[in-house]
Amino acid sequence: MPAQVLILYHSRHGSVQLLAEKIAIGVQSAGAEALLRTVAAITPNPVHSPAHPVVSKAELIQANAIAIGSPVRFGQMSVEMKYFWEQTTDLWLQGALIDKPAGVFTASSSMHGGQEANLLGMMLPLLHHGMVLLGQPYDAPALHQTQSGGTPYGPTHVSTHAGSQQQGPQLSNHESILCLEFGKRLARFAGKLQ
Ligand SMILES: Cc1cc2nc3c(=O)[nH]c(=O)nc-3n(C[C@H](O)[C@H](O)[C@H](O)COP(=O)(O)O)c2cc1C
Repeated sequence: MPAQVLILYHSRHGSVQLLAEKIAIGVQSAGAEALLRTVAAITPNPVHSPAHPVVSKAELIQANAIAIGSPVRFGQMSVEMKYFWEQTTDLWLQGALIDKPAGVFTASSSMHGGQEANLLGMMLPLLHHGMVLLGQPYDAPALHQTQSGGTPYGPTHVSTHAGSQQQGPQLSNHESILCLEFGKRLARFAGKLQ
């Protein structure tokens, strides 16, 4: 049975969803199964209707690796993603997520608007759950060359770069490559630790 990588995201305007979908392609290209899921909306007027179902706890337990993505909100993860993790105390008590490989990804409207802070912040609940964190190694040339998103802590997108401003959310070539590489890495570790 192929290893399964759960890609769990929150996205209001589609940028983080786009990252999630590109990471999923990387996961699949490495022979693993990608499960795209979102978290429940808790604000009264969610602008964007995500294309994927809300995750279940069974899916979280079943996954061999997990990637989580949220937009930068004042330098932190969105309240929707935070709210989701605050409902996982039962899984924490059971140790249900211990030793799962995991990673993080994000989008922000400005280049220095808190991507790294948010990525590091999103790692914290994963560490509390005992997961094993994967970043993005510098052997990917795109990490040296990117003029927009892409960090050693995980894939990112800057949503106000030229292409995105004109045509809605659109990843740069380097952002895209880094998502694919990250997906492949998650799949490799998911398979190894399956
Ligand atoms: C309440 C709120 C806070 C935000 N805070 C930041 C921020 O601190 N830094 C930043 O660069 N962008 C910030 N943004 C912009 C979003 O991070 C950006 O538009 C992102 O691409 C949205 O992702 P999405 O398209 O997946 O919803 C904020 C947006 C909102 C609504």
